[in-house]
Formats: sequence, structure tokens, C-alpha cells
Amino acid sequence: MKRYVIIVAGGKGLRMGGDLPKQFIPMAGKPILMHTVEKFWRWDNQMNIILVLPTDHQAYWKMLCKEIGCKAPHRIVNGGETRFHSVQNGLNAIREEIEASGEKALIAVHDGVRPFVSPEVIAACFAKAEETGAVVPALPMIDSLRMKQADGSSCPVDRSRYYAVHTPQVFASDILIRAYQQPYTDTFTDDASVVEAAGFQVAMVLSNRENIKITTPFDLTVARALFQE
Ligand SMILES: Nc1ccn([C@@H]2O[C@H](COP(=O)(O)OP(=O)(O)OP(=O)(O)O)[C@@H](O)[C@H]2O)c(=O)n1
Ligand SMILES: C[C@](O)(CO)[C@H](O)COP(=O)(O)O
Repeated sequence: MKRYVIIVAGGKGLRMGGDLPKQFIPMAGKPILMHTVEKFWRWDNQMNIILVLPTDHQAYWKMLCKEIGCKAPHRIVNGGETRFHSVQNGLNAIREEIEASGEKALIAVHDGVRPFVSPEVIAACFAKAEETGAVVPALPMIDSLRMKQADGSSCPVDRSRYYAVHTPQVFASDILIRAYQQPYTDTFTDDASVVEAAGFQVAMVLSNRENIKITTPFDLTVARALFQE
């Protein structure tokens, strides 16, 4: 089955701060995003990689690829106003070719700022999606959890019922394309929530602990430490 990955990197990185969006911050000699892109390419060098980038950083990215020598061939698509719109732009770029081929395809959506996804998790997500059509990787909670109540007090909740959601989230192409035709709402925090709102069930597989989303300066410190291992 043909495989695609839409790597979303069209955001501004406001929680990270600084002038350079976090996906371009250097880590071990390459921008974070290049590590992510090459992770998928190393797993499957036939993978169709679609990279969603802010329009005003595309020339900069191309220059980085040339200077550093990005190994993974990829297509570039314009970022949207939210992550949802960036994924939608990525899908619009591949929809016609998938439909015209008449072949079934699987599409992964992955955050450009999750460079530590393991090859085993990528493999597990694609394998489960081939079987079920829709997959989200997640991790059981490690901390104890409390829930805030309306009166300001808090109470313990059963953490065994909660999971932290990661990417790559992988779907049969017809399911993902149909789901992303829905109008945007702010309850769409990831691709699984979009697919479920369209009436499909989503299976869960275990993610790897290091598959953090680099969101804040603290995450960047953790990421740099992980890279030195
Ligand atoms: N309009 C947007 C917003 C986000 N993303 C991407 O979605 C991923 C996860 O989003 P997040 O970590 O929230 O990134 P930012 O939106 O850049 O961060 P912030 O919310 O702190 O501004 C990132 O790789 C980000 O570049 C995107 O492609 N297009
Ligand atoms: C898709 C996601 O990475 C799942 O954890 C996440 O929801 C995207 O961004 P957020 O703005 O940090 O929720």
C-alpha cells in the first residue's frame, strides 16, 4: 500500500518564544524539523513526504536543506491558520493523485517538532492502520491526576483511564480526506478528533516515551539531553 506522511510544521512556536519558529531551531547540527523528516525517510525511503511550512520560511528551509544536505526528498506545501488548516492544505496537495491512482493509500500526520518518534512506533501505527483504518499513538499517564471542580476544589481521578496523545496518527486515505472536509471547530485538537467527529472509530497503539512534542524552552532542554545519549 502506498504510504504518505504529512509533516506539519506551519506553526509559529509562540509557547517556545524567540524569533525563529521552533521547528527550525538547531539541535545536533540540524534543524529539529530535518531530524523529524529524516526519521520517516530512514524508516521507509519510498515514503511520500509532504512538508507543511509557513510561507515566509520556505526559502529559508530550502537554503538549510541545501547547506546541510537534507537526505529525504519531500514536497513543500503552505501552512494554514491552525494545525487543522495546515493538515487540510497537505491533504489538498495529494488528494487528486491518490484518487486518480485508484490504489489504497495510508496517510500519517506527524508534528514536525516530534523528532524522537521511534521506528517501532511508526511501524506499529502503519500496521494497525492497515488493519483498522485509523490509529492514534498514546502513552498511559505517569503522574497521579486530579480534576478541578466547579467550586474550585479538586478530586483524584483514575489515571488508568487517561492517555497522552502523540503522533504519527495514521489513517486510510479515504477516511482522512473525508474527515477533513468538515468545517473547523476548536475541539479538533488532533487528527483523531477530526476523524471521530466524522463518525469513524480510532484504534490506539502505544507510543514511545521519548516522542515528546518540543513545545516550551524546557522541552528543548530535554530534547538536547536526549540527543546527547
Ligand atoms: N497553523 C499551524 C499550527 C501548528 N502547526 C504545526 O503543528 C505542530 C504541533 O503544534 P504546536 O506544537 O502547537 O506548534 P505551534 O502552533 O507552532 O506552537 P504554539 O501553539 O506554541 O504557537 C507543530 O509542528 C506546528 O508547526 C502547523 O503546521 N500549522
Ligand atoms: C496533535 C498533538 O500533537 C497531539 O498531542 C497536539 O494536540 C498538537 O498541538 P497542541 O496545540 O499542543 O495541542
